[in-house]
Amino acid sequence: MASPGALIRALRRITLRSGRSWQQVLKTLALLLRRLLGNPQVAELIRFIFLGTIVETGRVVGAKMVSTVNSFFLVKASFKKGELSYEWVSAYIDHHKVWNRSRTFRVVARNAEKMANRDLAISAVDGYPDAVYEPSDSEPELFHWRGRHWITISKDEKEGASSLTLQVWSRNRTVLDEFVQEARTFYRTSPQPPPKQAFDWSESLIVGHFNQADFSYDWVLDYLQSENVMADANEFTISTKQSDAGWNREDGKQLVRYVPSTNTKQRLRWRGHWLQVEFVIGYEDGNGRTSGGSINVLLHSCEKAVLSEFIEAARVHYTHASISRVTVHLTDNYGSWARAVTKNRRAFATLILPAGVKELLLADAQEFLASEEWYTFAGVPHRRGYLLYGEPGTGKSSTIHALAGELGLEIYFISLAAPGIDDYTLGRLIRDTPSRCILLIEDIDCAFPSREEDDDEPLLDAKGNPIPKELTPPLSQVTLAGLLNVLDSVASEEGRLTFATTNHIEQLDPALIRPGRMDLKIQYGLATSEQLEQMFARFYPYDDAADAEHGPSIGCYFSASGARLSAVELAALARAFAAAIPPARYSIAQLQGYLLSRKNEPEGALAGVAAWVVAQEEERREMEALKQKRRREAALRRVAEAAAEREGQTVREAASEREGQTEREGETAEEPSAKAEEA
Ligand SMILES: Nc1ncnc2c1ncn2[C@@H]1O[C@H](COP(=O)(O)OP(=O)(O)OP(=O)(O)O)[C@@H](O)[C@H]1O
Repeated sequence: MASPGALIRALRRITLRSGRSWQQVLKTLALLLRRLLGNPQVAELIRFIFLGTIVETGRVVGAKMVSTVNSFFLVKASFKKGELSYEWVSAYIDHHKVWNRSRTFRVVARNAEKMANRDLAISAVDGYPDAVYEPSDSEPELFHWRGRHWITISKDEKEGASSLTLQVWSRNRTVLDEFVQEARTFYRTSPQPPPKQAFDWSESLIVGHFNQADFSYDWVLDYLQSENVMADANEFTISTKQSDAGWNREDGKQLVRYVPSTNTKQRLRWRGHWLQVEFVIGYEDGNGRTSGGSINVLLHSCEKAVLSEFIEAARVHYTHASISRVTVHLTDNYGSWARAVTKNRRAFATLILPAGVKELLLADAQEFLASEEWYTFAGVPHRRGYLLYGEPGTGKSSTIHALAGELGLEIYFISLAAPGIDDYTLGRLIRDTPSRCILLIEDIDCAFPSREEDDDEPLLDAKGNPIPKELTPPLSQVTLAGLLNVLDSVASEEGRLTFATTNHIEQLDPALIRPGRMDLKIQYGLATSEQLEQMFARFYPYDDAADAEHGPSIGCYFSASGARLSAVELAALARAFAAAIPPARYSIAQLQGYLLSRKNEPEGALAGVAAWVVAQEEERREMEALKQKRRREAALRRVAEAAAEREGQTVREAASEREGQTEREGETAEEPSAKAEEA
């Protein structure tokens, strides 16, 4: 703004230039202004500007006053989707049917049965999805809460993100506090399942990840199945594999199972808490086993104690359920424990072994497990090794499985020749097993083959040609030193029973089977007469209570004449059966194969056994001849190789001899000329 001095100076300059006095200039300006104001359009414009200024000032002052009043009487809170608090308020206002008066909806197709507020659905109960009204970005709704408080609720959806805004008409925050608290309690105790969470709520809720490589995975899987957690699921994978976890388990005869689709979220109410369970599928290794999977359990709680309680419940359930089963843990191709398989427990009584063997083994293992304190006291490592050796099919593996069932222990099975198992992974696998279990190393000799056997039976390629030894892959990456190390390690001292089986004890390094590593060695032989008789009696028992009306059944067999065979007659047949077979010539597995073909005919089994023996002997001769032939071929091959090697050597020697001679002749030819040069 120009100062009065400057104005006077400007007027003076104008008067000087125009040659008029400044009063005359002022007069002219006043005249000009009057003429302008006299123009109605200019006057209208000036009035408009004046009025606009007044209205704008009024609006700003009014808004300021409203916000000041609001801040006195309105409490505002917003809830963003993805936050647990959004779910509380959302579920609570759904329950109070706040949106029922809404006039803007999004119509979707859902199962109305699963809705909290059925008023927003046109329920048809015809097995087809219902039309459901979902409040969309709508006008605010007034909620008269508890009949005392007015709450304005609005739903906003911007760029895919939803939020709820609450405005509580109140002087202070107390009403909002009460509202949020009530919504929270309602949500927590509601029988309505919470919506499936796709958000990371690990900051507000407890999330437990159970990895397939860990044993807790099996506990949780088993437990969740027993709780039928997946009953509420909408997405299934249909499986005909009876080993798959899923619905229809109760009825073992069902052909298909509904397996929860992987990466879907299932909900379950557990001891007053909601759980969300997600099954994450692993990847399948070359052997058809899966690994790398997990079960993620999201607990609607933030107390770690609830998770511990859940895990403990799963563990107890698993242990209890496995009383009638034996669990065998297997390794994957990467040297980790993969998912376990369970087998029905085999009764110890079904083992047919020479008198006293079963009792000795069971008593020894029981005594070992019961005397942990003594081992600590005596400073002796609390571990025990058993070596079961002998002919194939004589019951070594069966004994270990039956013993595991009897002692209530799980089996951790390691094959030293399996891919991915080396000294390092072997040590890790053993460290990862729990204390008090059976560690089973089957066919321990396969890992360290003897040299002679190698020479006798070379590996053949697809065309039947022998594979050169340097190209033959080693049977195991585990070294003897590595295995001994692991057997002696502290990890093996946790009350573990180590069982090793072999068909060739003579091929084992004495260091491997010395006491301290293998404390009890039991030989399994081919069936003795006594065992043969017992076996016959096991296949054809006599049961007085069995109903003879419906033909042969367990404990009830008939003779060729149609009369029921008595206990005495069956015993006589058993003796005759044993007498018809040369003792210590066949394994129980071989005889089992024969008897299985005559399940209900004890007399037929006896009648056919002589022919079976003849056929077995014939087969044995053929096998022996084949073996001899391969040995001869291997020997001839070695002779031929040696001859070729010798011939090659002779040729090389002759060539080098010729070379030497040529050189010598060259030297003698050069000599005279050299002498001539000298002269
Ligand atoms: N002593 C036995 N008592 C009862 N059943 C037996 C006995 N021996 C073998 N069998 C039966 O024969 C089959 C094979 O037995 P098992 O696998 O235990 O033999 P193995 O000695 O471990 O053989 P391999 O050395 O080849 O592993 C099983 O079905 C088992 O029921």
